[in-house]
Amino acid sequence: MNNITNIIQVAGIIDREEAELCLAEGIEWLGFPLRLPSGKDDITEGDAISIIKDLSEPQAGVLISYMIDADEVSGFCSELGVKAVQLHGDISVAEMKKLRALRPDLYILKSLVVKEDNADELLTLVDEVAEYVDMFITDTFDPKTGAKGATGLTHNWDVSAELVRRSPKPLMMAGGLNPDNVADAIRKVKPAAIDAHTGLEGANGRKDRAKVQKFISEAQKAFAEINA
Ligand SMILES: O=C(O)c1ccccc1N[C@@H]1O[C@H](COP(=O)(O)O)[C@@H](O)[C@H]1O
Repeated sequence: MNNITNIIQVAGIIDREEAELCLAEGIEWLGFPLRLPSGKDDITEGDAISIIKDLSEPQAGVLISYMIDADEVSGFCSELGVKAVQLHGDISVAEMKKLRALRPDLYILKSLVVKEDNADELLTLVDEVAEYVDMFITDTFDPKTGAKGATGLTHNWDVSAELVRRSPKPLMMAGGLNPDNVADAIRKVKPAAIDAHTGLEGANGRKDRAKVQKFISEAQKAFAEINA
């Protein structure tokens, strides 16, 4: 996984048509949430494997997972053929360390789920696990549903900006990003990468080409500004 600057990830790929739409528009990282605690994955593992095997660098398939056992994460990544994993669950520091030792080849993203009052906790987590990850990713907690991902909700961007300043590793910003707010988010938080799911969907629940196009152009404009 080379050249990770200003990566744009699209999460929640549900089929090949959606993956091809994103890739054709220039998206490089595709996120596949699988074996979710709800038991309701939007894509079969077989279909995800078939899409992932056709990706070539700098394209990458990213497993989005709530697994908290290093061996299990590693085994599932191998089955899927992914080179990157986004750890969204409450995995312990010990298991993070174990995963890093087990799979130095795997690009590991650790989520930082921003709540109303947990900024200090997240800053401590950054200090504790930074040496075992390649990148952090923010997300938003929805207190109404208890969901920690794909909420479509933004969070306090001051917290995200503080996490960027604190982290020795790059940070991907996610949580409620869409074509209309992504440029402001990048200018304010200065992340290394961004990611969106629900903000790119049309009324039919599928990724909307015009939204994906605008998201990319707005993001690229803002990345160019912060890198100038
Ligand atoms: O994408 C999903 O379906 C998903 C499911 C469970 C956990 C995380 C998930 N994706 C992550 O959700 C955020 C962004 O979502 P949104 O833009 O707010 O809808 C991002 O981290 C995705 O990678």
